[in-house]
Amino acid sequence: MDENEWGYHGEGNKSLVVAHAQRCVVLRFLKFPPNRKKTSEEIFQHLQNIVDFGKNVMKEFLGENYVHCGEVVQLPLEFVKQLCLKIQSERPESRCDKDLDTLSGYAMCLPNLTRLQTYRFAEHRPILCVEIKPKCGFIPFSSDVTHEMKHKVCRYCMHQHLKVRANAQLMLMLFPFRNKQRMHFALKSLLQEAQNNLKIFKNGELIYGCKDARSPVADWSELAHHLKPFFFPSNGLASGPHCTRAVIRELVHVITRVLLSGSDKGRAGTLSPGLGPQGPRVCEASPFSRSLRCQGKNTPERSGLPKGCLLYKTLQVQMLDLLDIEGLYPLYNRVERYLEEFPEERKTLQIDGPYDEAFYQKLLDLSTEDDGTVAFALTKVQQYRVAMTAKDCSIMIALSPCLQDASSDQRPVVPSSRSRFAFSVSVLDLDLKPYESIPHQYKLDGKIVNYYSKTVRAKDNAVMSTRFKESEDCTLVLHKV
Ligand SMILES: O=P(O)(O)O[C@@H]1[C@@H](OP(=O)(O)O)[C@H](OP(=O)(O)O)[C@H](O)[C@H](OP(=O)(O)O)[C@H]1OP(=O)(O)O
Ligand SMILES: Nc1ncnc2c1ncn2[C@@H]1O[C@H](COP(=O)(O)OP(=O)(O)OP(=O)(O)O)[C@@H](O)[C@H]1O
Repeated sequence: MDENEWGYHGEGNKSLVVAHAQRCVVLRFLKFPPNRKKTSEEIFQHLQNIVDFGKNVMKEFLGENYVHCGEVVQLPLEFVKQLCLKIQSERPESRCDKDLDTLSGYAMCLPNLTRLQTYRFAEHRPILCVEIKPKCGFIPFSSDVTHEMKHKVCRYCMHQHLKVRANAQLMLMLFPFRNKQRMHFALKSLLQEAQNNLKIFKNGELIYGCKDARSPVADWSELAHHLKPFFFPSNGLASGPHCTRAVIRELVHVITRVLLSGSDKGRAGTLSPGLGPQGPRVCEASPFSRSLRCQGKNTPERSGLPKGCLLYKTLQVQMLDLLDIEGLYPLYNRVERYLEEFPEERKTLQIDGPYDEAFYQKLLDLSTEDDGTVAFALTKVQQYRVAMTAKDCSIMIALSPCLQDASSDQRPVVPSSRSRFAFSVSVLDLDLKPYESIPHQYKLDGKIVNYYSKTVRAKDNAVMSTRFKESEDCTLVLHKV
């Protein structure tokens, strides 16, 4: 292992990824706050749980082709130490509150999903890859929700205000509900304010989107310059705003088509009948024109999303959150009380794994009739954790231009107006959310809604009343005296 063959690729809140310069693989390391070290065994088990969860649960729900579980590998400690030193200067400052685990020597080895899916072999054709973190695709429908606002405005929009982030565009609109224009609108908004919800890679290198969630977004004309050879390979489309718009439009159309494509079988179909019987499908904070919104109920079946597509399947898994955190929290407390009395049962209840076939089978029980048992509470808790995982995953779309009539090695092909692309779609960051995060989620939920209700709505009301006053003043002036 030579650290010089690996380069910094990216990181999130819990892991850091390095990519091999020639081969199509990445290493994904865990990160921890400086004072919270874990033993090597704990780290190995944590990583093995991630792999098992991907294999036994997410592959089943989302489909074989979309999920790449990778494997746990043991690396020479000296290599990891040198690698850590080598990449440190490339890490965004805002992510440096946590350190890469250099002590255990364990990491996950995965295919580099910014390349087309050929795993070990690097493609020599140019490759474009778009990574989207779609977040939650529905508004809670649970009768346990006590804050009326949660039925009107989606969590993502409300949370943006608490995080003081610029972009309150709707991720909900990525789930199109028979309306491709909503999807185009959402993708364009994402391209304007990428935050950490969108990244674009060219030949494996990040060219657009934030390395650092706090840094400003890049420039569209620069992006169009990178994309032009992909979308307008053989014509001399002039540069300038017209070209930029044309290129961005092509990109948005291709991504929409890819997101709506797919025939991968997954067992998520078994979830559908019980899920999402009610619920609004629009968020009132949406900047999207009201006239283009679609009325009706919010279910994966009625979403207009094709059943084989990854967004449909992701939405189904997200909807395992049947009760909302408000309905879930008392059930979590029931499990907690049981564990206080019988701590040795934690293993039998599979709170920390193993995430095996038995764990998966229990997730398929969608009944919401509470019989007062710990078993019922536990099933809902585990379903909630899985749903939260699906609400925080990312989708990678890799596109490689192919000749007009050439076959694409049996990969699916998407046309744009002047070219064609072989493509692959994958999901990443499918680490099961920890049981311990539930109390935090409960508190955070209350905080998000209260903050939004108090500040944003109050501000809106103030603006409305000022406008009202202004119009009253105006009326006064116009009156004949
Ligand atoms: O709570 P959210 O919706 O802000 O999601 C968190 C993400 O924020 P963002 O996507 O930027 O809004 C957050 O992403 P960033 O660190 O902001 O890139 C994490 O993914 C976090 O998950 P975890 O705690 O690392 O397991 C995510 O936390 P949970 O999914 O556990 O809530
Ligand atoms: N298999 C992969 N191939 C290519 N790039 C990857 C792969 N896995 C992760 N990445 C890149 O590394 C980034 C960080 O990875 P990941 O999302 O798994 O981190 P995380 O810490 O778990 O995220 P979060 O903050 O959401 O918890 C991703 O956004 C993606 O750009």
